[in-house]
Amino acid sequence: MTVTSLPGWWWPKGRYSRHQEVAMLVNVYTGDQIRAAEKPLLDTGYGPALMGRAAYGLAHHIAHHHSSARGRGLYGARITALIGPGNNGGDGLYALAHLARRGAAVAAVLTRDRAHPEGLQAFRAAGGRVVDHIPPSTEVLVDAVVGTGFRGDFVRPQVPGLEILNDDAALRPLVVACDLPSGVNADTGAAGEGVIAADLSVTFGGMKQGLIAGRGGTLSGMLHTVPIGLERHLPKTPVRLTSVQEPTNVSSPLPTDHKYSRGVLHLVAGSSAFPGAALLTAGAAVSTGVGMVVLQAPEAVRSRVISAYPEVVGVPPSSTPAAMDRSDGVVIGPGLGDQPQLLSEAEAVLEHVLESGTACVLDASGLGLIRDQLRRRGGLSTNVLITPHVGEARRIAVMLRDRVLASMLDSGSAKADPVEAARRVAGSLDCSVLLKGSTTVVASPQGEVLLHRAQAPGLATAGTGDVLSGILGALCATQEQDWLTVAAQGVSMHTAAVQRIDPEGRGRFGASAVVRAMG
Ligand SMILES: NC(=O)C1=CN([C@@H]2O[C@H](COP(=O)(O)OP(=O)(O)OC[C@H]3O[C@@H](n4cnc5c(N)ncnc54)[C@H](OP(=O)(O)O)[C@@H]3O)[C@@H](O)[C@H]2O)[C@@H](O)CC1
Ligand SMILES: Nc1ncnc2c1ncn2[C@@H]1O[C@H](COP(=O)(O)OP(=O)(O)O)[C@@H](O)[C@H]1O
Repeated sequence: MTVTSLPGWWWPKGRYSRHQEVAMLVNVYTGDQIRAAEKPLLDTGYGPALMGRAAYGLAHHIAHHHSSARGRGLYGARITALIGPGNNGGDGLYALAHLARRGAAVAAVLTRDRAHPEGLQAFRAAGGRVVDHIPPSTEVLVDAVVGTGFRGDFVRPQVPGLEILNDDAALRPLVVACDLPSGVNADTGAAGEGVIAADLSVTFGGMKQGLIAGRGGTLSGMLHTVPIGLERHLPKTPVRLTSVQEPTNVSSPLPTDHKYSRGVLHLVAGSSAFPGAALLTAGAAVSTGVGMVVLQAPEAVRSRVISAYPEVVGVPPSSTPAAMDRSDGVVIGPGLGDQPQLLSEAEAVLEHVLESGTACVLDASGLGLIRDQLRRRGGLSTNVLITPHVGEARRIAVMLRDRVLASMLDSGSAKADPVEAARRVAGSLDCSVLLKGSTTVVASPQGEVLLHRAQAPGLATAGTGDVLSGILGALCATQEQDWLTVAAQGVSMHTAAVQRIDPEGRGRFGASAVVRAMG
């Protein structure tokens, strides 16, 4: 059987050529799409075969990760599973039966008074024991309480011994989710408080949206997909996942290039309150190797930026759109603050962008300009990419007077659905949207979605969004690509820079270090 994996931290060594496709893209499905694909197979009696493949794949990954973590084989490994009453529990029982036959000491805690009958029989026949508590010596804990059949609220089973999850990292068992952590909504990633965070999720048939989006993305750990024969039955999906992969660098110049052919980026960034944002955005843009960076900002900001990056060309904030004649891309917003004069000058640039069709990234304070454009034009335009974090997206929901959108952006709510939220904003404003967070969701106005799971929580530090704006602006100035492609490249470069400075994920760096790591 083939088992495909999507490791959290991984990219090939070496550089990609200018023409190579940037990121490995994986199709992502909702739980309902997977269940619909299973249906014709279940209807024709293939259910046990699907479960057999799922269980074999689960056992394979448990064995592999146990031996990597412990540095020894499976013989004698103490593996315990929480088993629910449905097919998810059935997968867990069959997987433990495989592991028992390879010498592991396996135990199961049944969370209800019933369990998958054939799975239970196979488990017992292989020497598995049903117990009423989690043995303290457990090395691997398998969460097979509920999978895609999850409905309503999830309450963590009150099983004696489950406190071992609170142990120090070195003592804690490896937690493996069967298909997905129990209680995570397979479609949206919404999850209540009781969900057990997994180190590893082994999912069946296809990558599920709920494992990547929203809270689900922070609870699922490393991801593996086990193909179980659904491929032919899966629909074409508009949702794709990028893996963290060093992308094409924009700066591989051709012998015939000159500075204007390599892209001119116009930045409207920085104010007396936030000069650093302009430094970070300009620094990131310069590091990509874009042909020229022009900064439209107050004199004090320009001189600070130019003393750090003498290659940046400064123009005053009152510049007319003629200053943008050669611009191939524009970024409006990082560090602009709330000074009315600067905002009205930024508004003039946005007007020009909307008239001319120049590619534009609208970020931070620039997002406040949407309110006026809603009044004037009813939205933005497809040449614009907006890059809100969740708080900024909530403010956009208020501008749109869209309560449903606001509830989708509430990460604590069962209605949380960042993928649908990004799509909704993109559709309402007729622009592309990059919704920032631990998983970045990029949506086009046509409803295509790209997910990027950075697995770099160290990025949660002030200024890294400004760095991303600089990267995205440079990329859009350099190439004729759709926003989804530009965003895939941009977020991959952002994360790859973090990986270079912080391979261990310790998070001891600031946004300036991300810029330096891009050079
Ligand atoms: N279909 C196939 O052949 C294949 C399916 N596959 C596997 O099956 C999984 C789907 O199986 P499924 O449809 O049986 O649902 P499942 O996830 O076990 O949950 C249903 C059970 O959970 C319970 N439950 C519900 N809500 C709950 C809650 N809030 N809190 C607690 N419990 C709750 C509910 O119990 P009830 O409330 O009805 O008593 C019900 O009995 C899928 O994720 C994959 O692992 C693979 O083997 C490939 C082949
Ligand atoms: N927990 C996290 N894990 C991974 N990436 C994160 C996390 N939190 C934030 N990020 C990323 O860090 C960046 C922060 O951007 P933003 O909030 O706009 O910062 P700022 O406005 O201070 O520059 C975004 O790219 C976002 O996706």
